[in-house]
Amino acid sequence: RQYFVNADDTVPEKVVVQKNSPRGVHFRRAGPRQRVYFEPEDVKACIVTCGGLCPGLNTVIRELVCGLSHMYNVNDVFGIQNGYKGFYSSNYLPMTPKSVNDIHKRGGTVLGSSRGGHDTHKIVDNIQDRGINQVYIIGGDGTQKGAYEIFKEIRRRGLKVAVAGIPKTIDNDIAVIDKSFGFDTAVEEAQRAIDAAHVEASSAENGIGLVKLMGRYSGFIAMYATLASRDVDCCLIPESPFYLEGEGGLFEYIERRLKENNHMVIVVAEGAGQDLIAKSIPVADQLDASGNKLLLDVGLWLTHKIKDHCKSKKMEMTIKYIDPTYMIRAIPSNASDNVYCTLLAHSAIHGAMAGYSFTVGMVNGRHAYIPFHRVTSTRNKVKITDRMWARLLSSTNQPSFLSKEDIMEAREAERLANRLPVPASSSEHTKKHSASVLSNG
Ligand SMILES: Nc1ncnc2c1ncn2[C@@H]1O[C@H](COP(=O)(O)OP(=O)(O)O)[C@@H](O)[C@H]1O
Ligand SMILES: O=P(O)(O)OC[C@H]1O[C@](O)(COP(=O)(O)O)[C@@H](O)[C@@H]1O
Ligand SMILES: [Mg+2]
Repeated sequence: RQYFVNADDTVPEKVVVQKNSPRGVHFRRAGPRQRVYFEPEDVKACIVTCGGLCPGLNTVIRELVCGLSHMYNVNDVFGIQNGYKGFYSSNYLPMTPKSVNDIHKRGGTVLGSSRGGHDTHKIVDNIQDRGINQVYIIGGDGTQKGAYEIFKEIRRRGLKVAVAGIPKTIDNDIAVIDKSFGFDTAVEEAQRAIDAAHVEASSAENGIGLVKLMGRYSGFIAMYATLASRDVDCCLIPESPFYLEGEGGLFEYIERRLKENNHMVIVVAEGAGQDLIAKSIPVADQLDASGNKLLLDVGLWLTHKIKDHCKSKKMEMTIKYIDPTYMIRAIPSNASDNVYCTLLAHSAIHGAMAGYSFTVGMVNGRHAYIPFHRVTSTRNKVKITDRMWARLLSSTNQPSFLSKEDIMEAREAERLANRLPVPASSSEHTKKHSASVLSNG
């Protein structure tokens, strides 16, 4: 009995609030309920994985199958093959604790995954025809949008089906949740690429090691991998636009760093500098099957730009470019991600058994059931006005590439987005803080 959570428990979205500010948004706390909606013998569950790979997918699948069976005695569980399109184009695979017993040791997803192929009506027709009443959907921002569409159609048809989204995003770009499973593993694995870049760079005269890490719109992996490594001299992310030429630009910094230290390591997130590349190589936008913009290779582009610049300055140098993207994505999750995946799967099961539809996630350290629209309406991004980015700047000593106006503008946008009161802008502390950020430029 002590394991049950009170059905009225809530988890606040924001834990740091002002004394007189409103209570803010709260989510239902995740966990086992004393009263559940479904009878175990009536449950027919299915699991699908969509989008790009991420360490931990197999662990979530395993723990959903085992958790349903061991905690609720639910044994009718099916795997949907190759993402959303598998709902209407492939056989459903029966899954048992025995058949998933050791899958958490493997990378990827045993169910297969894909982009595109989301046809809400066909998917819900199949759910209805096959009598499925619990749908577990593991995937990123696009997948959660798809889950929301499925939920709305299920509600419109009045079906008694619970839809549970489990957010997967190696980029850590899903809003509201603390972090996604697989993120820790990705940061850890990125260290190997950074170490290799460092070895290559430091073993050459004027050596530069350049590593491209994942992050279409959010530079979290690049930021955390840089902070963890301490061998990185410059980290470039999509949220912080940079420039190459002139005072305070990347080339000037590279020249200085090579003069001081003979070598340097640069980490670049895949979505960084896209506007700069588009200016120098104008190409039409291309989309993947899910409608995501296909990015131009910033690592390759930067390699050529740096080489050309050094040549024009008659500087001898060597640059080695490493792109470990698929090597990072394909590994199994580490120990802490494995535990996180297990807890997420269990929270999802408890919520679905209670009859809720939601995206499950850790919010300020507690598991919660989050309405779909809250996670799909915005994207989690690195706030360059936060202390974490300031820490990074002071650890690498790279230029901030920002003017004072840029910083003020970003702060104001953030204040408005969070509906915070106008700060005492003339306070000494504020002045000193922005000065310390700027001093890196
Ligand atoms: N706005 C949307 N509405 C419905 N389905 C979507 C939407 N965006 C993406 N999807 C579907 O979600 C799946 C995964 O999306 P994708 O963007 O490739 O990966 P991720 O979920 O990892 O972000 C795809 O099958 C895609 O068709
Ligand atoms: O080459 P693919 O399979 O389309 O995947 C590339 C993309 O997948 C990711 O690793 C993850 O993206 P999603 O979470 O949207 O699936 C991105 O960082 C990267 O841009
Ligand atoms: Mg995505």
